[in-house]
Amino acid sequence: MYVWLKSYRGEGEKDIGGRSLVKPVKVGLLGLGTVGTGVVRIVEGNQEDLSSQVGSPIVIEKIAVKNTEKDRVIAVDRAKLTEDPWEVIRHPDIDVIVEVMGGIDQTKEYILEALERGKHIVTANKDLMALHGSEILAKAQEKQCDVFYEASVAGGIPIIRTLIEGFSSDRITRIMGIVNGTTNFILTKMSQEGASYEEVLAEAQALGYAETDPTSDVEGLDAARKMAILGTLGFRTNVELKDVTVKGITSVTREDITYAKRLGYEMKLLGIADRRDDEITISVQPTMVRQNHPIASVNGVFNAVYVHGEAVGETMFYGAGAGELPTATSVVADIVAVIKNLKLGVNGLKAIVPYKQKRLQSDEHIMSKNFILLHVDDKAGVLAQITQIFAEYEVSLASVVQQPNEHNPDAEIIIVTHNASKASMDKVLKHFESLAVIRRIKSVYRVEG
Ligand SMILES: NC(=O)C1=CN([C@@H]2O[C@H](COP(=O)(O)OP(=O)(O)OC[C@H]3O[C@@H](n4cnc5c(N)ncnc54)[C@H](OP(=O)(O)O)[C@@H]3O)[C@@H](O)[C@H]2O)C=CC1
Ligand SMILES: N[C@@H](CC=O)C(=O)O
Ligand code: NA
Repeated sequence: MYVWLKSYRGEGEKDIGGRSLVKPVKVGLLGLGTVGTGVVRIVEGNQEDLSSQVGSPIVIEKIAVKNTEKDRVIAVDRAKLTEDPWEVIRHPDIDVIVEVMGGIDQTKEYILEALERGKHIVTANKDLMALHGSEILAKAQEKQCDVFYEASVAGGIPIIRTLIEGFSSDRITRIMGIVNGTTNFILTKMSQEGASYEEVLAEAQALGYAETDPTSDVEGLDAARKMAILGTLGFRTNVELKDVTVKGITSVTREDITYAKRLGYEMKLLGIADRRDDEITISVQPTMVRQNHPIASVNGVFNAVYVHGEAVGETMFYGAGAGELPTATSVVADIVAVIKNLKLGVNGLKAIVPYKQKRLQSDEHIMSKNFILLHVDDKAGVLAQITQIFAEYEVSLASVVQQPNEHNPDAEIIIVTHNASKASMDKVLKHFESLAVIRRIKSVYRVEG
């Protein structure tokens, strides 16, 4: 303990040349793309601060990349690069493996082997953690190793640590958030600048926000994986990806965004995890958020996670959800946490093992307000037929507006419901499909606030 405190204050032993005798902690990096580059920049740029916090220099010893010949935006010692991740995993001097290369099955093999060898893991990989987190964390516990994954959800926001530590005393009832930077960037630009979907997606890719395959961003899968992680931590039960209902933003049109604004809402891809009486429900879907809700003003690549606890009430966490340096701060903070645990000899003791039996809400219990845009025959009695169907399934309406359509001979009916069960809404929409006066169900969105 004495040595630890001495080195913590930067007073470690020195050799006769004044060089520190404190053994550096060696880190192996898998990946040197957007996030990996940020990790190198922060470890090198903040070395003095970092080493004084952990009591040892932090050295990036070896880096696995796909192509060692590729030009890099930072100067790296070429001798450290390898195209063989096993060389990093099996390196005898490396204590901490930082996985920022992505991938699922092969990457899981690397991580499990690294744990088998007693190495600690820091990863930004939500795909891996959402699908195989429980197996990886069980292995880590068996081997008394740390697996930290703060960067995997909401890039630079320390939300995982907050759920594990900050809310350990409370019972969380709701986690609601914008947890994908790419889609928030796209929706913001479509809403504020009238930009086209394709051009903004290309910009998000160029800025390093999007996944290698951006389908997982725009189809909502990336957000769903993050919500599975947050739900598991928040509700202390094993939320799996298949428990999350997912709809992405590919069908959101500029027209939908315009309607949302006109009614006082912003369109956001929202992840919502709710718990009532120990039954949970989790979804990711484009949602019209009332403009006076703080989440409505979260724009661009920013993310925000709103957490409601029984005791604490409402809280909200905001910051960059993707991008090189914001994401890398979370990765490097995890490295610091691993090394602090190393010094204290407590690695592997902080893993959160979900202990509650999972109970999912039935469609009768999943409640939301809804926006529905219908194109209908422009003739007498149509509105009455439609409102009659809502009444039949006991869905109460907050507002109904009928107006001529600017672009075709149909009329438009815009409906906002009060809270209604998913079961009732599904019945209403099914009934609409068979109603001759309804030309098309143009859009249906969840409404918040
Ligand atoms: N970008 C972001 O804002 C965020 C990303 N993440 C997650 O972080 C991880 C990394 O993302 P990001 O940095 O954007 O990805 P990039 O595509 O920018 O970088 C991936 C890196 O991994 C290397 N790599 C890929 N496959 C292999 C392989 N089989 N063997 C060796 N090296 C390999 C690539 O090598 P090479 O350079 O030679 O091509 C590259 O250096 C992903 O899991 C992502 O989901 C999490 C939060 C935010
Ligand atoms: N593609 C992701 C990157 C961070 O997780 C996003 O856009 O949020
Ligand atoms: Na985070």
